[in-house]
Amino acid sequence: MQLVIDGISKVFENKGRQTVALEGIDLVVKKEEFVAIVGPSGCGKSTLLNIIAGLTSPTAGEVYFERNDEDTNLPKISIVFQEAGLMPWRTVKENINLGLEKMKISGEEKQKRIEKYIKMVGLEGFEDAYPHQLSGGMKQRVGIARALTTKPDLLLMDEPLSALDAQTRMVMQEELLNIWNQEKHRTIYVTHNIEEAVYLADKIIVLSRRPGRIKSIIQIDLPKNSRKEHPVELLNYRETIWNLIKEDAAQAIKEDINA
Ligand SMILES: Nc1ncnc2c1ncn2[C@@H]1O[C@H](COP(=O)(O)OP(=O)(O)OP(=O)(O)O)[C@@H](O)[C@H]1O
Repeated sequence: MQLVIDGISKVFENKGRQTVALEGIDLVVKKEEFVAIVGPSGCGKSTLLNIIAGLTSPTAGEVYFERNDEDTNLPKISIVFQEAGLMPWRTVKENINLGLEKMKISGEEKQKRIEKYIKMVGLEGFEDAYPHQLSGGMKQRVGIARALTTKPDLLLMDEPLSALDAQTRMVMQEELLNIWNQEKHRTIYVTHNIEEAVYLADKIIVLSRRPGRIKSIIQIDLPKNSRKEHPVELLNYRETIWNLIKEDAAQAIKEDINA
């Protein structure tokens, strides 16, 4: 079952002014693929993710799963945003259970999944804590566990680590890679951070700005279980991607100053 993003365009209209946020985006994301979307500020990364999630409707094009006859269940999509969006009156365990509440699986299976993902994101011992008792990194771990418990066919992540301090972010990058190595979720990951994209992804989509078009697709040919052992190659990928983005990024800053 592959995810097909077919000819997506998005034009926003605001007080009679049109902004072409995205134009002609074609992309296929296979099972177990981790795709990162990078590009300068305002290139349409979040808009594209929201369209894939079904939260924003495209002006043209469509997003669908190409399914076989044996794929009888509707594909499940989970999303993680920059802020974990936890319910303050619910404990860690109860927040993680949120994603499972509507699923037709036994209470025992729900319990098993909650335990599994609490362990996977390193929150053992905090099952009964409330969000106000947790650090930013821990809250985001809860959000990630909640997204994973449903065993999604597609995991969407919009800057999931960007609200964290630099060290927590590095720790969490490693943890996300470890989680992917265990579960191999099909993931689409939006980030400003090129190093993060290169460290985590199989494939990086570089968007240009106004209109947001696919400027380049870079395949990261490094094993996912030993990325740290290839610092020079990681740096080279980073340079290649930054060279593709920097002109548009400088233009974005100028436009923001003049706005
Ligand atoms: N609701 C809206 N109405 C009008 N224009 C919008 C709206 N949402 C987004 N845009 C415009 O669409 C373009 C793409 O926005 P989007 O937020 O998707 O970019 P982004 O790459 O995620 O940006 P950033 O990196 O700054 O988060 C921008 O020019 C933005 O100003």
